Amino acid sequence: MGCVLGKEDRRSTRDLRHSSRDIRRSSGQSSATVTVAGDVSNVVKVERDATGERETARRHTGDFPGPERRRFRMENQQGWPSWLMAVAGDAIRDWTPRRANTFEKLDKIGQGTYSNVYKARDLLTGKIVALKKVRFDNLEPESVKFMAREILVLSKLDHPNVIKLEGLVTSRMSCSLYLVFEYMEHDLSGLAACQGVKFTEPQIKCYVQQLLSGLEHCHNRGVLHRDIKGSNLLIDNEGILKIADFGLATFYNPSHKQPMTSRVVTLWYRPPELLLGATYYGVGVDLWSAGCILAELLAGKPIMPGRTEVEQLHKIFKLCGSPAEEYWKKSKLPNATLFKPQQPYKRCIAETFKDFPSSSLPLVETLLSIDPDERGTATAALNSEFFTTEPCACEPSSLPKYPPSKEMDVKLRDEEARRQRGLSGKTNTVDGVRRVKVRDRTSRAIPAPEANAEIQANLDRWRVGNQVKAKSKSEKFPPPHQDGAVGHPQDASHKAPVSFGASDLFISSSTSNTKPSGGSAKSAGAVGGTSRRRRTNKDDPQMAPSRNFIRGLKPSSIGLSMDYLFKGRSEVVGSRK
Ligand SMILES: Nc1ncnc2c1ncn2[C@@H]1O[C@H](COP(=O)(O)OP(=O)(O)OP(=O)(O)O)[C@@H](O)[C@H]1O
Repeated sequence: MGCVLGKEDRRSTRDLRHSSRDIRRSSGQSSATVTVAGDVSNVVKVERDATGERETARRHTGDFPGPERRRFRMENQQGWPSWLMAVAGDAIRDWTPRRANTFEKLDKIGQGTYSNVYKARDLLTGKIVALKKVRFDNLEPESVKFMAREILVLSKLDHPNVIKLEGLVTSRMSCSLYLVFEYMEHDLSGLAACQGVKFTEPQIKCYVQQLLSGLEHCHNRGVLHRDIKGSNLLIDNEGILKIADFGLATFYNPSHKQPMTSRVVTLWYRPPELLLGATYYGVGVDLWSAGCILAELLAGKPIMPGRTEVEQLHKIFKLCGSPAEEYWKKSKLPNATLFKPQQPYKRCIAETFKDFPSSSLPLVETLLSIDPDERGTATAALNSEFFTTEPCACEPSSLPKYPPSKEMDVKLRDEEARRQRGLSGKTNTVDGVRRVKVRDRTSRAIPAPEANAEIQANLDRWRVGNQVKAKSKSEKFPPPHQDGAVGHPQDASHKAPVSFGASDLFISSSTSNTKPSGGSAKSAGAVGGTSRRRRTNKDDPQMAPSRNFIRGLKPSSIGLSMDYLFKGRSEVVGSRK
């Protein structure tokens, strides 16, 4: 069993970080040492170097009796397993690991692309926590890097509307790592999907205000979340919303822009610039997602549930209008040629959402601007008339108490209901076509698995058939090591021109079925065993199909269903019933 030091040690280290900051603020001296932790076995001293730039936290071993001191030294050296230090040293250096056996696992409460999440009891404090177990399948570098990035980012954030990383637990035996979080009973998508739950305007304002406050904090600290969606907005029984899942987050510096991957954000919440392949972007990506969530809460269902990137962009243009000619020229986005529609679309947000409270429309319009620069900032959104017009946001504590309603709870409840109805194991089919329950389809964000997987599969076949040199290049997404925002060169494949017109795709026809897809970073290649399978055509220049090639294919063979494209066209985005 790995690890070592108990909760008190970790807490001490955290405390001392705060305390040393306080010292710097208040004393203005060039160096300081102070004892911060109370109990004798955990006395810790904070030392600050002469410049005040660096804070160092050291356990004051002098206060320990001999054997204790020896134990501490040994544990301190061996606190982290070497395999973990080797792969994520920077991220975990500031943390002291907890022993896995100081937690009692209660239930599995969630499953993500690279993790399982458990409800657990902290046996030292009795507190209920969430343990996010990162799966290091064969030490898959992506899982490790997502985890390392999440830890690094979370240690820079401290806000009531951002989930707090409370500790790390490791076990040398199982080669796994747990992130310890405060336990949150609900998530927004689970709540919204609950039968009978219909949020009032003050409640929606309360949630969105908290979301924007959390985002404002992230952005002010130079962090882009890059996966804002309902299931990543956790809510506790006091009505406090916290932004969670920073596995796709990145640091960015607006005055020193670096290229970043565009393969981020779950499809339904992904802004047009990312769908068009932008590699220079900023806070606008999170604000777009926030706009989708605001409109979703007001409409009572997701507003743009696309199943492929093509369909997603089509839905965006249909609602928000296609960009003006100057935008296409100015943006120089890699996929502009691919997705530029032949006919311009007129913006129709106001008509589509005519039943929304009038004070919400300017904010929806702003956040869903095609041009990211027009989306403003989280601070500006918080100052918008939506929040100053009556009825105002309610107090979080006045929000109703809901039964457990995470996506997983909803899934389990649905399964149970199906079982009760004796339908378990049977597929609900009509004419051989699987009918998706409306609630399944409309109320849950599909975590963007393989974008255009069908196209990909057929392109693969085509490549083999044409003996194209098929040097497999899996879409390793945001391969953090290739994400410029974390100081590495960005995947150059995004810069490759793609030469077929989406407008062609919009008017081709087919009857083939398509699956919801989307291909965000994590889903496209994070977890062992899946990354090699998940690729998208536009990420590999070798696989960029020519216009003639696409035209030459039977529509069904490229997996694009005009059926749904047309359906998408006539589909009303909808307003709250
Ligand atoms: N602190 C928490 N308290 C309660 N439940 C949580 C907590 N953190 C995560 N969960 C649950 O676990 C699920 C998966 O967690 P998370 O999104 O962080 O994992 P992930 O592997 O990054 O997932 P994804 O692939 O969806 O991005 C969440 O949707 C949520 O339901």
